[in-house]
Amino acid sequence: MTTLLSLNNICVSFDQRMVLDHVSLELNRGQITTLIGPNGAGKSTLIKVILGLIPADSGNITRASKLRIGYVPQKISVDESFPLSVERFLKLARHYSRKRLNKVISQLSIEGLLQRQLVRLSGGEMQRVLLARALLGEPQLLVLDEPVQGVDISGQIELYQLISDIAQQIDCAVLLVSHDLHLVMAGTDHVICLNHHVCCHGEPESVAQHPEFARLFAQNERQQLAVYTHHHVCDEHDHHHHQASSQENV
Ligand SMILES: Nc1ncnc2c1ncn2[C@@H]1O[C@H](COP(=O)(O)OP(=O)(O)OP(=O)(O)O)[C@@H](O)[C@H]1O
Repeated sequence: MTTLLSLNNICVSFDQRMVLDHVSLELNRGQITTLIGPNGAGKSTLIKVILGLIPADSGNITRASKLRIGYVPQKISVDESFPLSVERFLKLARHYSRKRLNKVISQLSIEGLLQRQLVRLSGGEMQRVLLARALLGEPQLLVLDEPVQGVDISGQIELYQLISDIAQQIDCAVLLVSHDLHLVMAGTDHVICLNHHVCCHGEPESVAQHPEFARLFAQNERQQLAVYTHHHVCDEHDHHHHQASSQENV
């Protein structure tokens, strides 16, 4: 198992309020990690630290040499009056080849969207386009911040499946952020439950049983979770049998 990025005791405070409190984690090639936590738990802040957009107040970050990270933001804002087709938007990416562009377009089945205006896309279409853009640079680590926002429930299942399929195809590490619990558990290897500190982590089923998790999330959400079980279907997939744990080292 190759560790692509590790955080060790990361702390971040805003206005003397600690938003990330000694957070440690590892992201490994071929593994899908889901970060869950309530609103304001520090998930987006953690993503920004991982992307190098904000510095940590203390702690260490180790990245694999020349690590290529693809990022799918929660959303992007484009002015309604700004004429920008999907094709032009994709071509704004800095490093890509024509061959790579064509491959990604076909992987995500967005051929039919290329001439459409970016601002007119539905939530699900937009997420596919943002995912395509993130994949253009052949990332070794794909980071997605709540990728299913604005997507209906069947679209969410489809999108999670697509992310999981692509991760297997390109053998990258995935870090997926969500505060939606019901669907993310299905395709993930490792769950980290964050509420400023790492409350618990491990395989989805064991995290779902953890008292810290139970305390953070309402009963009805946990019941919905029970409907979806871990179902990776790739024989070669390396399942890591972590037990849910409250330790800070993930
Ligand atoms: N640049 C900033 N300056 C001051 N406070 C900030 C800043 N960025 C985030 N915060 C605060 O830090 C806390 C964590 O925010 P963050 O966006 O990381 O949470 P989150 O878990 O992603 O939340 P959500 O699920 O609602 O998106 C919030 O209280 C937020 O207001």
